[in-house]
Amino acid sequence: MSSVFGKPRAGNGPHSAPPEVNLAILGRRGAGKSALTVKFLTKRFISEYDPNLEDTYSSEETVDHQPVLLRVMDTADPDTPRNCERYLQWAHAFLVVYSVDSRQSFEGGSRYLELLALHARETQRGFPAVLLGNKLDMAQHRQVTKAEGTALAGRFGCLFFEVSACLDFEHVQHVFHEAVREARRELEKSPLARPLFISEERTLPQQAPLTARHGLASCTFNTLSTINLKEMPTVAQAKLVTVKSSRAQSKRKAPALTLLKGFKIF
Ligand SMILES: Nc1nc2c(ncn2[C@@H]2O[C@H](COP(=O)(O)OP(=O)(O)OP(=O)(O)O)[C@@H](O)[C@H]2O)c(=O)[nH]1
Repeated sequence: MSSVFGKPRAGNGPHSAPPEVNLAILGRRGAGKSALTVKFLTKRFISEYDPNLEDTYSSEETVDHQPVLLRVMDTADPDTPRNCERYLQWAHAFLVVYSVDSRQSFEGGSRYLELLALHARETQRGFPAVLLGNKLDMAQHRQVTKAEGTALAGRFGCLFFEVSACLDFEHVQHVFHEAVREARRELEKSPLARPLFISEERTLPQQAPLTARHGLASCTFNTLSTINLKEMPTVAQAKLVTVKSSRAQSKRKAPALTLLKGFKIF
């Protein structure tokens, strides 16, 4: 693949890979963002998560024999993309997740890709993205064919995979590592695009019509010249949390169960 959102890629030199990659997981509610994130970080499938909590985890990975500190933001937009700048400014790459058994989540995924493409145009930067059809184990209830996923990814020039958060870890890991590779390629091209800063929330009035056309009225696309900047806070030690009794219960209030490779499981 030679381009992501219309920009050419440079080669993948072994010495220029960044030590850190920020990855945002996007998608409609219920697509499986949290389940995939936890599967990647712990190799475990945990079935219930509080849908209202957004967290960022970090994990030291080795991708293509190069170490990388991978930060994963498991986003929690309500029903549509909202206040998108928190991840648009932060992430080096995006995993856009939908569920193969939900047409609605596929359409949601498409809207996220539109959002990324729009932002890429606005900022003149590439935004590496991977489209991911999740819940492959539910293929008997498919509402979205593999061909549709392939076509959507092709439209936006991004990679495409189908996986299941509750099946094998290796497939899920492969997808996350592909996202790291995509981010590295993009960063090699334009190291200055690396989002060391995040903007304070401020809407630019002239951008409303563009985003509204895409049904993304609450997203703002600030450029570096028009925003106040503040340094990103460092990510705390990864916290993985589960809610077994009720989705409404706060994950953070659940009792701590165990420690696994530096990740606290509550
Ligand atoms: N069968 C199956 N169920 C899954 C899979 N991934 C997630 N689920 C289930 O789908 C539901 C939603 O998963 P989440 O990981 O909470 O989805 P999410 O995208 O984080 O959703 P929000 O937290 O609402 O934003 C949960 O009941 C999960 O157990 C999968 O691969 N297969």
